[in-house]
Formats: sequence, C-alpha cells, structure tokens
Amino acid sequence: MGNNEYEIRKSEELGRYLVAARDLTPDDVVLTELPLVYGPKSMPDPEALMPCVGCYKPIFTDVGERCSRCGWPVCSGNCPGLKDPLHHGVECEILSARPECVLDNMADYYRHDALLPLRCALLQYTDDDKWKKLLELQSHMECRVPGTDAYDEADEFTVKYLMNVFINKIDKNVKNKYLNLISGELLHKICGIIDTNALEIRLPNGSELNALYATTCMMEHSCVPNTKHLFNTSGKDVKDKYKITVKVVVPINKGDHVATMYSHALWGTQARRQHLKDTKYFSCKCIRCSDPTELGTYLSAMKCFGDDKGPCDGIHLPEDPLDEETDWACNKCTVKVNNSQINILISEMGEEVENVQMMGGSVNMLENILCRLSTFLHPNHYHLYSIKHSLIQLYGRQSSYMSEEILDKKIKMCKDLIFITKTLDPGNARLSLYSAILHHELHSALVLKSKKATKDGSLRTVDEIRPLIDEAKLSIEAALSSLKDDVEETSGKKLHEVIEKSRLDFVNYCESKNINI
Ligand SMILES: C[S@@+](CC[C@H](N)C(=O)[O-])C[C@H]1O[C@@H](n2cnc3c(N)ncnc32)[C@H](O)[C@@H]1O
Repeated sequence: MGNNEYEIRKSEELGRYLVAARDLTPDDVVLTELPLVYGPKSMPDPEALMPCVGCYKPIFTDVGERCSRCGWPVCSGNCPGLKDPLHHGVECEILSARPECVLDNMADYYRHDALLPLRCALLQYTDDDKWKKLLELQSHMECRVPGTDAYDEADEFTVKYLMNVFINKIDKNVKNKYLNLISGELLHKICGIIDTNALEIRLPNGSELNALYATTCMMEHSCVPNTKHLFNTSGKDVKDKYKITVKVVVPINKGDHVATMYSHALWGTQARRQHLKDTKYFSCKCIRCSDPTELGTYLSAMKCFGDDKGPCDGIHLPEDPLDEETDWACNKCTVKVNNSQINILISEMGEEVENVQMMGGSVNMLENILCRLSTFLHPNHYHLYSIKHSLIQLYGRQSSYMSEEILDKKIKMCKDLIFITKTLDPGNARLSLYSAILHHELHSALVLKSKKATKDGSLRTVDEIRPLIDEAKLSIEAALSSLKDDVEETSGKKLHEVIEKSRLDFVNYCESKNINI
C-alpha cells in the first residue's frame, strides 16, 4: 500500500512505518493529506485568553461572547467555524448538555484540550472512514495502565471531565445517535492515540492546534530525520485547511525508511531518549543516539572530572549511549563517572541556563554562566550551544559590545554553532530558524568588521574588506535559503523580513563602496 513515493511496511519493533518507493531527492513531496481531525490546545494563560471554538482566534475571556447553544467562548456568535459539521458543529450537541456560562475559574470549566478527544470520538458519527483510520493509530494502551502518569492525567483532565460533565448528562437518544460507542475505556484509548500521534500546528493568530493524520502519523522517528512537514494555515482555500505536506530534506534511497523527528534536535542523547521513552514508549537506536560523539558534534560531552590530582584535558563520553546505566569514561585518563551522576549535573545546569534565559539574559549574565559551565562541559555541549546562541544575538548589536575583538568572538561562535547545526540537521528539517539566525548574525558581524577602522585609524581598503564581503554575501544567502520553507509560518516570515532588509542594506553598502558582489 502507498503511492509512487512511499510504501507502508510493518515490523515487530516499529509497528507501521514508511519506506521510499523510489529514490527521493530534497524538496520532493512524499505525501500531502488532510487531517483526520483537529482541535485547539489550551492557551498559555487560559484564564485570560482562550481560543474561539469555531476559528481558534485568541479571545479575551472577559469579553463574554458565547456560543448560543453550548455557552463556550467564541469570537462572535456568527463565527462560520461554529457550523463546521466535523468540529464545533457536532461537538456543540454534546457540550450543550451544560449550557450555563461562567466567568470565574474559566480554565477549569472550559477545557479546550478535551475537545480533540471528543471530536475524535464523534468521528464514529461524522465520518466512518476516518473513524476506522483513527482507531488503527497506535495508542500504547499496554503501557498506559492505571497508576501511570499518562493514564492518571488523561483520567482526571479528559475522561472524567467529558464523561461526568457532558456525556453522562446528554439525552439517551442524542448519545445513541452521536456517540453510540462511548466509554471511559474508549476515551482513554483516544487519549493514547493523541499522545502518541498528534502533530502540533501553530496558527498565524498565535493559537495552537493538535491534529491527527492517517498516513503522516505512521512515519517513524529518527534523531536525524530525512523529511520535514509543513501545514497549510493560510486560510485561503477552506478545502485545504491544515493540509500537511511532507517534504524530503536529504536524499533518500529507494527502500530507506522515511523518518520525522518527535523530539528536540538540540537536546543531548540522554535527554532525547528519555523524552521518547516517557512520551512515545520506545528506545531510540538511530545513528545519532548510537554514536557517543553524536555525529562528531560532542553535543553531550563533558570535560574530565579528574581524580585526587585534578582533571586531565580529556573528555567524558558515554561508553554505550544506548545503555541507560552506562559509565562515562574519560578518553585520556582512567576516570569514569556513572550515568546518574551525569544526569543530575546536566539537569541542574539545564535549570540554571533556563532561568538565565527566562530572565532575559544580559550579556553579563550569559557570559558568567558560559564561563562557569565551560569548566565542566565540552565547548559544543548543548547547554553552551543555547547560551552562545543567545550571546551572538547581543554581541555586535549593543553599543558596549561592538569592538573588533567582540566581533571576532561572535564570528567564531557563529561558525562553531553553524557546524553543530548543520551536522545535526543537514536538511534544515528542524533547525531552520536557528540556522537562519546564525548565518544572519555571522553576516552582520562580517559587515560590521569590514566597516571598522584599522588599528592606525585609517579605513580599510576594498582589497582588505573583499574576503569579509564575499563571506558576508554567502552567509546572508545561506540565512535566506534556510528559511525557504518557513515563510508561511509567522516566526519564519518575520525573520525572513528582517534578513531580507539586511540583504538590501548590504547591497546598498556594497554599491556605495563600488564593490561588485
Ligand atoms: C506516531 S506512531 C508511528 C506509527 C506507528 N508505528 C503505527 O503503527 O501506527 C509512534 C510510535 O511508533 C513507534 N516508533 C516510531 N519510531 C520508532 C523508532 N525509531 N523505534 C522504535 N519504535 C518507533 C513507537 O511505538 C511510537 O510510539
């Protein structure tokens, strides 16, 4: 089964997965499809802002417009989405079992995360074909037993809420019509399907949706994915709403597995594998996870811990990165550290980095933490990557950090981070925005450097600045090309506009200096 681009296979280890049916090259489209179903996610501060249940536009909860039948907050009673027969149009029949509106504790009263499970259950009435496809998706119910966090959370926030507040209150005939097959057990299975498979869609208005796709969701995970996916969120053509396009990012040979990434590309192996185990119930064994150096990037490496005589200049890497109990041996001396010690240290450092970033991290604060953590971590460690990525956006942009020395430091940091980013994500499947920022900052530092006077105070000659200009040109082109698939998406679009403006400034600057580029 499949199309010209892929075939669906099945194995004991992976369940269903996709393989390439022919050689595929970057930018080839593996598949496009419409979602089986989608639903809103809660907004970060649901007491203040909630998505309209018709169009997902964020609405202020104190404004008070409500759906005339079920009372859920809406942008307007005339919102066309309220009539969508696969979404609010049908769920409203069930939600109207509780038509009373409240203004206090709204986040508890209107649980937007529970709407997708309800919409999934309603597929049995709205679309039998989609209902069957939904139930074929993996739910991992064998792991989600009572007492596990996943089960208990789903029970409290979704299953009991939907059953007690709505489903058990609706008229029997309504229940038989729309939800003939309904039980707590079925809702738990649906929650398992959503947690295992749902993809997140960010809308231009700031809301987020979770959506399920029949074929895309069969794609397996790899920490070095060979595809990326894009959603149609333009709203131009209603029939293509939230259509997904899966595109090839690096060459895929016929028979190769077609993979996406379920985790964070800039987390180290231990963190990614733990996350995948906790949320998707498998232990990743991809080439990146199997390699102690993470493809030569040393993203998780630590400096030698040392013994009584102090540390040597070696580095610790996991002896077997696929073993959760592995020791981390120094590559130059005999010192070994066990995995749990490393994990504790790394998560403490992670919290510190996060705190500094949350506080808006000034150059001073970032340099301080960089200096402190550099005593323990390899320069390419992912915690240092994150600090440096913030620093390069401040160096050369704040008046006290414009010296040539700082610009040289920024240029080196950008190049180091570009190496890591490119190695981990050669096709810009996940790190396109990071990559665009790095190339843009490199460009800006090179241009600023070309404008700086030399030590004797004279302006640099064209011959002196030529290499800087050539490199700056390549960098800005690389920045724009990293974003080629992101311009439909809000943050990608904004960044593209900023970089495009820098490109125009650069062209004008070169013209003013009579430099051909
Ligand atoms: C989104 S589903 C993928 C489709 C699924 N295999 C099916 O048959 O419906 C995610 C699940 O597939 C399995 N899976 C995906 N990638 C895997 C990998 N690299 N190694 C092992 N299992 C994987 C895991 O069970 C995971 O929870």
